[in-house]
Order: sequence, then C-alpha cells, then structure tokens
Amino acid sequence: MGTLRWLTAGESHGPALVATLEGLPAGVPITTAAVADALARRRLGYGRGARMKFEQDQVTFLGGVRHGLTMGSPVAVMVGNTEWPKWEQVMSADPVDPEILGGLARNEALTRPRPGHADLAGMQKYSLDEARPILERASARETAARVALGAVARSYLRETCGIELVSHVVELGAAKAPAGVVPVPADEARLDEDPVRCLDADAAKRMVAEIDQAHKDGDTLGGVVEVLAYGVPVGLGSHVHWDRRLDARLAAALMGIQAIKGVEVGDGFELARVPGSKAHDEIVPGPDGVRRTSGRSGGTEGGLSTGELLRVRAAMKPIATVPRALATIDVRTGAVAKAHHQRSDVCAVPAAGIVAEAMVALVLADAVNEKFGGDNVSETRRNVQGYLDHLIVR
Ligand SMILES: Cc1cc2nc3c(=O)[nH]c(=O)nc-3n(C[C@H](O)[C@H](O)[C@H](O)COP(=O)(O)O)c2cc1C
Ligand SMILES: C=C(O[C@@H]1CC(C(=O)O)=C[C@@H](OP(=O)(O)O)[C@H]1O)C(=O)O
Repeated sequence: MGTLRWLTAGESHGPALVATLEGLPAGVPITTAAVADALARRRLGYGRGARMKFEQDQVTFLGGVRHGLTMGSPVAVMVGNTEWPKWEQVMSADPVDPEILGGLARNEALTRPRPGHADLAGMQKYSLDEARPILERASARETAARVALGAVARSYLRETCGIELVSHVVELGAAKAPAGVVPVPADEARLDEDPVRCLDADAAKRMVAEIDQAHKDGDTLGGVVEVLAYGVPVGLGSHVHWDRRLDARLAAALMGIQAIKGVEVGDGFELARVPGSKAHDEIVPGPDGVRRTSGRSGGTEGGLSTGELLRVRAAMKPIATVPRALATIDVRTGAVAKAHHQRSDVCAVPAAGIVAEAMVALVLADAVNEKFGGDNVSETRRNVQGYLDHLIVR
C-alpha cells in the first residue's frame, strides 16, 4: 500500500534466494554481518530438521548499500544455498541430459502430494504431474529472503523512530506461556538462547517436551508467536480506507507467512468474548502526555497506530510433512497412497517468530516511509520530530 516495494525470488533448492527492497532513503546502516546474524536467528529453534544444521545462508549485497549505509537506490541481497552443489542438476535452469537426471534419486517424481502443503492444489493449478516445481517455491526456505530484508527494515525503523521489535513463542502444541509474559527488546538475547524462544522457563520446558513427544510419535506441531513493537509513533496507517489500515496490513503480512492460519491484533479473539467495559483501553492524562490504562487493542485503533505498544500474534499450523505420513493418492495412477516424506522439521514455530518479526518490520517501515518520507534518514528523523513536536493532543 505504502511507498516501499519489495520482492523475493528463488527456490528452496536453487542456487540462491534474492530479495529487493525499493524506496528506502539513504543513510540506513546495514552490513552483511547484520543480515547474517538475522538469518542465523531464523535457523534456531528446537524441532527444526537436519537441513538447518548442515546448510548455511551465504549473504551477499548486490546493490543499494555502500560502506555500511544504504544509498537510496534499490537494495538487492542474495542468500546463497550452500546445499546447491547437491541440487545442481535437479534444479538446473538449463536442460539436463535425461540419462543423468534419470539416475538421480533426488530427482524422483514426487507424485504423492502431502495434505497441508501446496503440492496438490499447485499441481492442479499449474498443470504439473509432480510436486517438485510447486514445493520448491512453496517452501518456507523463501522466508530467509524476507528475514534479510527485515534486517534492513528494522535498522530503518530504529534510525528514524527508535522503534524496536521483539518476538516470542506463546504457545506450542498444547503448551502455553502464562498470560502477561511480555518481553522487552532487551530480552532478545535471552529469548534467542532458549530452544523454543519462550521467556517463561517452565512453559519452555513443556514446549520442548511437546516436541520430543511429537518426534517420538512421528508427528508434527504448530503454535502461536507474538511480535511486539516498542516506540511506534501515533498515526501510522489510516482509518480512511481498508487497505491503508495498519492492522489490515499487519494481518495480511503475517498471514502471508507459510503455514500461518490465524492472526490476532492485541487481545484479538478474546475481545469478542468480553463486554466493551473490559475490551478497550481507557484514556488518561499523564506527565508525558495521554496514556492508556491497558494494552488490549494491541496498539491500533481505527487502523491507526495509537502510540502504545504494538502487539500482534500469528498462529502456525503443524508442519505438513508428517513423518507418519497422511493419506493421499498417487496422482499418476489415482491409487490410494501415503504422502511422500523426506527429512523435515517437526516444529518450526520459533523460526516463524523471527519471520513474523521481519514481516512486521517491513509493514512498519512501509508505514513510516509513507508518513514521514525523506531521502536521507536525517531528513526522515527531522520529519518524525517535527510531527511529534506539533501533535495536537499530547
Ligand atoms: C519457518 C518455517 C519452516 C517450515 N518448515 C517446514 C518443513 O520442514 N516441512 C514442511 O512440510 N512444512 C514446513 N513449513 C510449512 C510449509 O511451508 C507450509 O505448510 C506450506 O507452505 C503450506 O502452508 P500454507 O497452507 O500456509 O500455504 C515451514 C514453515 C515455516 C514458516
Ligand atoms: C530450508 C528451510 O526450511 C525448509 C522449509 C520446508 C517447507 O516445506 O516449508 C521444508 C524443509 O526443507 P527440506 O524439505 O529441503 O528439508 C525445511 O528445511 C529454511 O527455513 O531455510
């Protein structure tokens, strides 16, 4: 909707993912190391599959950044797959000798679509009789490209508005963190050290046990992540049209993450179950300006940010590649079969939290860019300050 544009391309087992981000001002600090750190956080998490251990993300900026600062030109970043040599023939852009391909186990036709993945509907839509060309792009490997751009967006938010994000896992399978656990940005290192990125030690233990049990049972798990954004100024997004609403933009961005099936803003669905007197955040005067007595709205009202803590949640369904494979058909014969299964994550909820942070960062960066503009971050900063200094109600 706003003024930033971004795209990703690349397949799960291709040579690399690429991502571009257009519309940022000059002067946003970003380095290869900062992006690599963000990508390393996405690979963490108890329950991830073998691939996360042996593969690395190789980061290369291809444009838009010079000596650690953006230049105002499109930022282009490449995330290389170190697994590529094993897939060079299977995923070659150019035709490969069928005799060579025929001898590769890796190239075996995937004709038994997995319920819950994009396999079957993708094959039907694109008229393909095997799932490889579908799953390669449906795979959440693509989220590495988003996280790379999210690192740039986060830096922009920090530099212009002092916005800081933090995410955590609030539910995993049947295990729940106690209500009211609200991390601050300074908790990030502690969260990243926890195997399930949960701040409550007892809940974290129960979450790990859930994953162990699922692993034993040949099963998979989903969960719920929460993203918090501190320092969001009042007035991002707008009430004037559906696609300008900040809550709608956040929901679309979170729902656009692979396997996310539900989004809540603030207390979300719970708000539907309580009377108005217990659903809203009362307005009171305070020494530093108007304040709210609670944070139920999650920091948006009428599609606008309120200046309070922004809080959104995303619910992830369990991984579709269930080891104890689900019923399907073989699309070439029509016969009843078990879905194809290779290595896979048992649970990727902690990683989904890092991806959710990136998506929230990109939405907020877009909304900040739209409201405050500027061709250099110093100009954006002046615009932010000028706006805050002249707020009609403070
Ligand atoms: C970080 C992350 C890792 C994932 N890892 C796997 C995996 O190893 N195996 C799998 O079948 N699905 C995995 N998924 C989920 C699939 O990408 C997802 O189920 C698929 O795209 C279909 O989901 P959809 O119905 O939301 O499109 C992962 C998702 C995320 C966000
Ligand atoms: C590669 C990543 O996640 C992948 C996401 C994914 C899926 O189906 O979404 C399936 C798995 O890939 P593979 O089938 O090759 O083992 C995950 O490892 C990553 O996050 O970097």
